[in-house]
Amino acid sequence: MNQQLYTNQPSIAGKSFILRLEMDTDQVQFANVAKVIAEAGGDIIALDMIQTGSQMTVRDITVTVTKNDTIEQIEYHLKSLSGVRLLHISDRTFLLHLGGKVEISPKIPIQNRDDLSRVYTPDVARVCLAIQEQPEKAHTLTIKRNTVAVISDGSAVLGLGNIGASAAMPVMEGKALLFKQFAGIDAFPICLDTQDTQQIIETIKAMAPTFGGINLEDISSPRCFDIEKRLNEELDIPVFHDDQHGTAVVLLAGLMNAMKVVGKPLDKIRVVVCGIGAAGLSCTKMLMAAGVKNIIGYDKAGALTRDVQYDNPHWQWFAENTNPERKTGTIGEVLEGADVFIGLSRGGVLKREDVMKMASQPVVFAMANPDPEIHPAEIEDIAAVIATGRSDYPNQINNVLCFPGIFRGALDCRAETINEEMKLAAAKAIASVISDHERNPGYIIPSVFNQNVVQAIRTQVVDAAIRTGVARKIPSDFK
Ligand SMILES: NC(=O)C1=CN([C@@H]2O[C@H](COP(=O)(O)OP(=O)(O)OC[C@H]3O[C@@H](n4cnc5c(N)ncnc54)[C@H](O)[C@@H]3O)[C@@H](O)[C@H]2O)C=CC1
Ligand SMILES: CC(=O)C(=O)O
Ligand SMILES: [Mg+2]
Repeated sequence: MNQQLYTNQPSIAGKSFILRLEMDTDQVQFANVAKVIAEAGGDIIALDMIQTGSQMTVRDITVTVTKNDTIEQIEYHLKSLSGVRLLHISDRTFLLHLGGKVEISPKIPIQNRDDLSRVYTPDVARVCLAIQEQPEKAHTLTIKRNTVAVISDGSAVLGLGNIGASAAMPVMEGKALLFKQFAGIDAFPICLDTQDTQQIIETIKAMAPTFGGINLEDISSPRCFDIEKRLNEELDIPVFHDDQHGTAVVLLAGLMNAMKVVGKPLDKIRVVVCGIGAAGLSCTKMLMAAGVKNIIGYDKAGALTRDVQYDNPHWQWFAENTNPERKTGTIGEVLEGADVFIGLSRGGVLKREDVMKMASQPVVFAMANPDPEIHPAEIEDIAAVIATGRSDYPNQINNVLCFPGIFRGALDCRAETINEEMKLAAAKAIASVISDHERNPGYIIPSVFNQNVVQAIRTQVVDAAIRTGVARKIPSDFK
């Protein structure tokens, strides 16, 4: 059991603030300020002197808090302390987002007219014409070689729902940053101000010549299925809906390792998937392809069963191909005797008493972001393995473990698509990063900072692409 992994909960781990304070040193000492902050539940992690005078000092105090109202408490108590003036409070997360998280920087310095003539007119024209004559040269002579578009319409952003294009940008910028940091891939965050399927398809097709791949992100189901299918049919570059396939790849990797921890074979387990949207459907298909036989889907309409007709054709497919025992009822009822819970729905939908009904050694993957279906602290004494999608807990099952490596592989072999074999290869690669002696309930999936992850995925993905005939180039290390 995961004893003591999730102490101090419920938490908003990682939330930290910088308090700028002016202090009259005749009236108050720093110790008084520190006491107020500590008593309100704040943890001082850094201190910077900004200005100092004979009677007055200005300091920046960086404080982390673990409860939602702590910062208001600190503010209230500091304001009532004589000799202290609270100049401002900055949320460090917002500070990090000022002006966005990515930028474009030139690769070539332009120092004189000769340089200018080469990178721009007149010489650039020769390069343009070379591409006109042989379009595949765009892959070598433009940013297409190493550039992916991260595209959303803002309709299903994390578990926040339809928050619109502008509000989706911080997530897309974050994904772009991760592409670059983990796989050296240049990624453009693009949010489209339309949720019309046809318009999204046309817009992406129109911008495709710039990119070596398209990473669709946070587009709600069932629209996302048509959009991805059409684009994959009509474009000759990989189109990959990250919430479907990235998530499925990482989930399978985590589940393979979790089942080794609890000693249950994949083909014998009963799995309940809660939230049959983009991620839930794709994860289920991947689990079925990996040999899981007994899966029950649960959404707002209850357990999906073949005894009901659904308007949503994807739910209809799901109902016809899963739930062999035709289970119905509440989430607690369908979880009775289940080995694994997979949450891809919304925060807080699972209760401790539901988990208590599961089979021995229950495995709970509560993957909704930012708030999981159940907080790990609530079940750490009864669940054998717990995973979430968040960066601040152990066992992070998040598509960030997949998309940098899978696109690195796809771009390096100029794959025309990312097929099932490549996804399965990626899942196995991720799982294999953890050795038999390392694997334990708190370590079923490697950290995103594990430098072996991207390399392991890339190698296996290129190999699978070559094997299945979708690679248009053999990377030099494969020759
Ligand atoms: N950890 C990870 O890597 C990833 C996590 N997610 C998370 O999974 C969730 C779903 O994402 P998408 O599939 O992209 O969204 P989606 O909008 O396509 O699907 C969400 C599904 O959850 C269902 N749902 C909502 N409330 C429910 C409830 N109370 N009980 C049962 N079902 C409910 C909806 O009806 C819908 O079918 C989000 O919270 C998202 O953050 C998604 C992708 C990756
Ligand atoms: C991780 C991710 O892509 C999501 O929660 O939507
Ligand atoms: Mg997403």
